[in-house]
Amino acid sequence: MRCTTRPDTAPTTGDHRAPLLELVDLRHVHRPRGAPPVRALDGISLRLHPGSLTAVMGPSGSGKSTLLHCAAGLDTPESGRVLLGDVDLGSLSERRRTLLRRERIGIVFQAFNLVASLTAAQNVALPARLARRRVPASAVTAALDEVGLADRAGHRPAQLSGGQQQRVAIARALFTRPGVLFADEPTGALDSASSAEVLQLLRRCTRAGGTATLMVTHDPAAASWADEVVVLCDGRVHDRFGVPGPPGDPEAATVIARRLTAPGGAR
Ligand SMILES: Nc1ncnc2c1ncn2[C@@H]1O[C@H](COP(=O)(O)OP(=O)(O)OP(=O)(O)O)[C@@H](O)[C@H]1O
Repeated sequence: MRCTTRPDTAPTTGDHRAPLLELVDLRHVHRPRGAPPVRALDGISLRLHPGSLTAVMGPSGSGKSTLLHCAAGLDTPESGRVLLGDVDLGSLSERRRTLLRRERIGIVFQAFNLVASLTAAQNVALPARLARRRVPASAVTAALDEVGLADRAGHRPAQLSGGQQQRVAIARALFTRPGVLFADEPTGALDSASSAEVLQLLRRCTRAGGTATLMVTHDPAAASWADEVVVLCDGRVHDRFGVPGPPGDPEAATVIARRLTAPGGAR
């Protein structure tokens, strides 16, 4: 897809606090075996500040997942830097990067990714247990309480609705107070009522914990809960704007959808 970069791609709000996550000129090429290479990221720079919820949007193939994977340290970009506070992920060994990721980065996926055989409480505690940390039962109860599910601690994923499973996944992702949270289409598998609950929770946790949250979404209604929308096209930041109105405002969703489809927009 050819995209014309909008003239006003500068961030709409200046935030002079130190960012929790900074992406500097990220470039990445996928090199599948037996097929031509594909440039997925073509020079992306972003700063995520404490307490901010950023929606990343853009057409299919624009680089959203690749960006999330590189920013979360799941993939290594070909060039550019991913700075978690003042630590450059690229300067770490694989082992140290994994350890740092466990402590400082939370990830929520579209498909929840809970372990079916474990209870909600066991799912929440799992990453901390894998990191060989002591996990007090009271901390797990408090984490489930934060997402409104303290009374479901003993339930397995199949005994919970999709929205409840995603809330458990959010409790799990935030259990170590990670600083940076990535959400990959967190409401893609939910109906609109459950989506609104999950997005309200994401926003509340982002604010309350001073977390920097980056959410990939195709859905303007989901993006209307964010502070800012970053639109990718052809692996670049094509547009960037603050979300108008109160969180989750249907009018804002309309404005976002219009901006994506306007002439020169990303769709
Ligand atoms: N493993 C891979 N091997 C080869 N090419 C890939 C691979 N993963 C992604 N790509 C290509 O890189 C580009 C960016 O893909 P990416 O999945 O990041 O886009 P996206 O915006 O997340 O798309 P979607 O909205 O469809 O999930 C696309 O052209 C895609 O085909």
